[in-house]
Amino acid sequence: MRVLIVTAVPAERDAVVRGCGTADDAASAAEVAVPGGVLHRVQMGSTVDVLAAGVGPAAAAAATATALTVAAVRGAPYDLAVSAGIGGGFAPHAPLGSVVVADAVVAADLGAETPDGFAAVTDLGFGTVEHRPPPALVTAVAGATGAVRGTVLTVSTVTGSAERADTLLGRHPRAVAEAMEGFGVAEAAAAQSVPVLEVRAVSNAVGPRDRAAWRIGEALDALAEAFTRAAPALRTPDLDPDLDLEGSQQ
Ligand SMILES: O=C(O)c1cccc(C(=O)CC[C@H]2O[C@@H](n3cnc4c(=O)[nH]cnc43)[C@H](O)[C@@H]2O)c1
Repeated sequence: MRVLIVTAVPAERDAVVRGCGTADDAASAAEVAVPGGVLHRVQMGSTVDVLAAGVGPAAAAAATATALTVAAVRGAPYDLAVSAGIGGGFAPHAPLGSVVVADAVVAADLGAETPDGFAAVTDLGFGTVEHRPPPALVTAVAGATGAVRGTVLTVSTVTGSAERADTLLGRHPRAVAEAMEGFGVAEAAAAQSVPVLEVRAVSNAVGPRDRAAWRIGEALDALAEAFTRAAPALRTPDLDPDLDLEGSQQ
């Protein structure tokens, strides 16, 4: 089992590495250069490569595509791509410090404003706005981590008002969190038929901007703990006949 975990920033990468390995492993994770980035490699039964790709869906997609392609060309393709990091939680489902596992990874602002309101690109006849992680893997990881399960939105603009939060929830009633990279990772993974997962630890509430209320340190600790707990599910899905990783993407 080979897993690629893509974060936005190095602090998230280091939290995931810390969670996946022992403290010693985290300090000594092997570094493997790929074009445009450096993989931090942890061996935990599976090979887990963690990559800080930058903020936003474009940076996430570019780095994920590169890492997946390099691995495939080197003859050691990944079996799973994971978007991981901190995120905003929709109240009351995902409070500060909670962990969210996406059962749907949705591009929330990919579309057009029309006289009748927002139209998704799919309404315009293009592409896709949703990817579905393998349900059995979602169940296993959410169960192991005690995570909230639901739709995680990918946005290019962080929500900063109650009105915007309400608009997003009106369009996506199952949304439990928003972040900025999941759909980018999912698009790159889908292009190579690699299953995707998204795991977020909640650092702030989605709604009116309140920087004083962010809990980034707590969220990074929760992210590390989530990967410690998720490790068995990420180590052995190829041994579990119920974990069908194929064909769940749209
Ligand atoms: O300036 C602000 O008001 C603000 C509020 C929340 C987050 C930011 C960031 O620039 C962080 C972006 C970074 O972290 C993830 N993230 C964390 N919380 C959220 C959120 O509420 N909505 C979207 N993304 C969030 C995101 O995935 C980025 O990697 C600024």
